[in-house]
Amino acid sequence: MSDTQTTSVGLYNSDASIAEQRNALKNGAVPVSVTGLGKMGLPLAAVYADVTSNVTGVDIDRAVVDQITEGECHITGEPGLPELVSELVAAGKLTATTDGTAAATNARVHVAIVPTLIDENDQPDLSVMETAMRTIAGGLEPGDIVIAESTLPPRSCVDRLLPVLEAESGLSLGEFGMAFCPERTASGRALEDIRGAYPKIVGGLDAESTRVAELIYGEINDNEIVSVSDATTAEAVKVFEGVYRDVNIGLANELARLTEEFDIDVTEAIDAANTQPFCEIHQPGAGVGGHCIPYYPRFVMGTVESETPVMEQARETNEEMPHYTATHALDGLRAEGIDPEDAEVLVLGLTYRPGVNEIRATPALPIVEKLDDAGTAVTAVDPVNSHTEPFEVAGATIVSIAEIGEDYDAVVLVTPQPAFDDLDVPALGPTETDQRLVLVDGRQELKSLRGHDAIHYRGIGINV
Ligand SMILES: NC(=O)C1=CN([C@@H]2O[C@H](COP(=O)(O)OP(=O)(O)OC[C@H]3O[C@@H](n4cnc5c(N)ncnc54)[C@H](O)[C@@H]3O)[C@@H](O)[C@H]2O)C=CC1
Ligand SMILES: CC(=O)N[C@@H]1[C@@H](OP(=O)(O)OP(=O)(O)OC[C@H]2O[C@@H](n3ccc(=O)[nH]c3=O)[C@H](O)[C@@H]2O)O[C@H](C(=O)O)[C@@H](O)[C@@H]1O
Repeated sequence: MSDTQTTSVGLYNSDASIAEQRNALKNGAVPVSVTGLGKMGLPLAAVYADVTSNVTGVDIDRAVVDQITEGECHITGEPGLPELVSELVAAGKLTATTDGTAAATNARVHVAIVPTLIDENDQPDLSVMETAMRTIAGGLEPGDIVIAESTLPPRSCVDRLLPVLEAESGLSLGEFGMAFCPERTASGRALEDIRGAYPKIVGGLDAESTRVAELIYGEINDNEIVSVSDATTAEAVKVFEGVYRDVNIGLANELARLTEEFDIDVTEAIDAANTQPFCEIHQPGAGVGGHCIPYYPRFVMGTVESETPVMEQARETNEEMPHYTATHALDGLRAEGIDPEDAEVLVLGLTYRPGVNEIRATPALPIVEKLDDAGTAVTAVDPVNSHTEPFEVAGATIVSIAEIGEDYDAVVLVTPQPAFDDLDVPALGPTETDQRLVLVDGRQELKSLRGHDAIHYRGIGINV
């Protein structure tokens, strides 16, 4: 295979040398498609294009495709991404389209990173990924490889996705390859994570698929490549990482509820316990949001015959935290002699975590709903959030930071956006009376206000 190869080549079952395959990948002779250009997919497509110079991004959202075609980046809060997208599009290394079939016909490496969520019955919903597989199958050729990066319930590739690819393409595994290579990336640091903050897990549906995935990610990721036995093992690795996090947050939240009985600051005890290397108790808080951690346990619970009581209890504990947080506010108001029906409450932060414009499973929504149900007048502010309708439907009035009023009876900090750092929280409280402002600190960000004479402080895991 010459370095100036002009036709596209496949890597699966290639008879070229490893060096020639690597050169082909890096000089654009191996066209890549990346399906799903969201918070994870666009950074991934950009790193692929930076390495291979020949990436077509595919998305169903015409606005997303049009912005990328103009060299613009619709994802906020990712350092370096706007500049990289602009540079790659200008150089012709990255293009975008809504025509997945055309992209699949041209590509020899097909990457899919579309949403894998849960349905109304809390069951994994792989419909979007299956749709993407059908589109990819329409352009699949012998020698191609399909790589799934979205988090999947174990056995999804072997039992659900491969059959779609084979049925729709008329090809069989062995003519093309498939691997599961999970995305281990956190929003806000996507480029550095994708490029190699952590080892890359790869697991093929056959040995040749693992080999090709290792070769590809050996060029994409400058950290170690961890090849596991098969795709199902790789799927389990990713889900286990998320389950570990949800269970440990659940433990922290359960410990937090002991703060009054022990009359201690549980968060202080957690921090001290974590000073030795065999303990990593996570942080208690107002709840667990995003479309990752709350969902991944359900990629195991309810999909297996075996009992999974530890995961189930942790999930139940974490899902209860928004109610626990809102109850702190209502109890605080009553302790200050305020009927919730007469109270003005300000909610600070609506996205599921700071800096990420995502409200899936955000604890802020059930908190707003419970406060509204209790009759309080809820005002909410979050400069990062662009999805305001669900909170308005739940009864909140959305304001900007500049529009925040005063004389609130309670403030509930759910998500500590950096823009809140300059807020004078005590000044938000009652001005005409000696009534104290009820402050519910959902993320241990305002502990310094405990004991403030104008503040009735209530924390998660913090005794008062
Ligand atoms: N967000 C995160 O922190 C992480 C997410 N992941 C995994 O990555 C997956 C994607 O996550 P995000 O990028 O955050 O989601 P996202 O919601 O930000 O973006 C998804 C993109 O896929 C597009 N899309 C939906 N259906 C499509 C289809 N049939 N064909 C083509 N494009 C389609 C949407 O228009 C959207 O642009 C998640 O479901 C998860 O499994 C993994 C690690 C971290
Ligand atoms: C360890 C880690 O940071 N994992 C990342 C995680 O990303 P995600 O954006 O979901 O953030 P997260 O820090 O896990 O937070 C999820 C939710 O849990 C809450 N949270 C988090 C940690 C904690 O100790 N206590 C807690 O209550 C957060 O407030 C948030 O609402 O999940 C991603 C994923 O697996 O999709 C993963 O790739 C990311 O690297």
